[in-house]
Amino acid sequence: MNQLVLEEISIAAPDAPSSLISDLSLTVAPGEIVTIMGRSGIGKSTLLSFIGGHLGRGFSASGTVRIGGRDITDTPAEKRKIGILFQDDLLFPHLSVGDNLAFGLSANVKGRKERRRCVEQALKSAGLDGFADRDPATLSGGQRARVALMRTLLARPDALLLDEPFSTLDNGLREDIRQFVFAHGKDQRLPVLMVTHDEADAAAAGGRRLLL
Ligand SMILES: Nc1ncnc2c1ncn2[C@@H]1O[C@H](COP(=O)(O)OP(=O)(O)OP(=O)(O)O)[C@@H](O)[C@H]1O
Repeated sequence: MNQLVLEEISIAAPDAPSSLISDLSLTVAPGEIVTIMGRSGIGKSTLLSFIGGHLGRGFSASGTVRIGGRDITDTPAEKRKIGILFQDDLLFPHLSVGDNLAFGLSANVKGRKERRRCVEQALKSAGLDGFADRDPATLSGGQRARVALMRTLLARPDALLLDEPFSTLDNGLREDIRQFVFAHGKDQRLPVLMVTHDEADAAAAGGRRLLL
């Protein structure tokens, strides 16, 4: 069971007199969405960076991060199996939609045919059947957001971190993409941590909230 466990996490910004995050402990169950809120600059994105293994230079941190019992605190980012989705997640402009997805695909999926099959299946479940050869520049914002999510999920992450992933989408679309992301998180039994400023995002997630 992949639960995400944070144990006594403290993080200090470069040259800052006090910690941004002090002694934070939290367990996120498989399929659970925990929403992180708090004023601008409080350290929400920094916390996600730390969990993902991308803490900025000069920051210092202590504490332990576990996924499914595995201590990943010192594991390099690319081996953590944590999917991260940002606001304005960019697709590679020089690759087709299909190749963008193939890029995300776990190295465990071997063989050209099998990789192609996975990409096509992902496009289908994103409602983008037949989009494999499209140039990302020709997609709408919502289509791009769905491709970005599928690319993240194809890496078969053990947990999902969302950093205001819906904030650039307009209202109608936002609701659709939100449901799409949450449904995939729940289906795949991923622990999900979502940073947002938007009350509607938190309400839609429906789970626990952490106010920093
Ligand atoms: N490279 C850096 N050097 C020094 N301080 C930094 C650096 N990057 C971020 N910070 C500081 O760390 C603090 C936390 O930033 P962070 O981006 O985590 O905040 P946040 O809660 O996500 O804010 P927002 O809601 O505005 O996105 C901020 O005060 C920011 O100024």
